[in-house]
Amino acid sequence: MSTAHKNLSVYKTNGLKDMSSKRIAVVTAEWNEEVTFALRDGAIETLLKNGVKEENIISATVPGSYELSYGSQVFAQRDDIDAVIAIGCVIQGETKHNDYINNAVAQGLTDVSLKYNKPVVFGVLTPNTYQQALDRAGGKHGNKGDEAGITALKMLSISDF
Ligand SMILES: Nc1c(NC[C@H](O)[C@H](O)[C@H](O)CO)[nH]c(=O)[nH]c1=O
Ligand SMILES: CC(=O)[C@@H](O)COP(=O)(O)O
Repeated sequence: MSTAHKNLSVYKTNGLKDMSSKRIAVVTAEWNEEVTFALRDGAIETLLKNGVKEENIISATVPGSYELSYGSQVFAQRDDIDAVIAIGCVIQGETKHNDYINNAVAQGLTDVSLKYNKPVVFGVLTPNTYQQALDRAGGKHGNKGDEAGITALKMLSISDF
């Protein structure tokens, strides 16, 4: 189902465990910051709404989405971090650069998650246009950051991570 037929900010919370002790890092790319900071804010708001304490949310930035893999690893390797949310927006340009970034960050985040055995959420938009990005950062399709936030909590609820 494409995002056009699903609001990214509508989610179910049944089955969520107590999140009051969970510590979550949110790593945000600065490229397209009007979009990524809106995604970040949506993710953090969703964490707070669902029981994560403000003092247990660690927020950091990296220059671009390509750096999200390393930026996420910096936190994933820490014993006091239970999950990482990676936030970015890679907009298609004239060349294939966006494809290389998207592929690298998708694989990189997966590698970090499996290496450190904890959720690392792919909260990266890969739109064709800036408008598509805005539509998914609090626009008509909701906020991808909300989806990333609840995804982290659902992953922490499926077993005793
Ligand atoms: N064009 C976009 C980039 N490009 C920058 C890369 O992510 C990276 O920082 C650079 O290649 C140096 O390693 N990043 C985005 O997040 N979004 C873009 O649209
Ligand atoms: C995804 C990007 O890095 C993008 O801004 C590059 O644009 P272009 O492919 O036109 O150089």
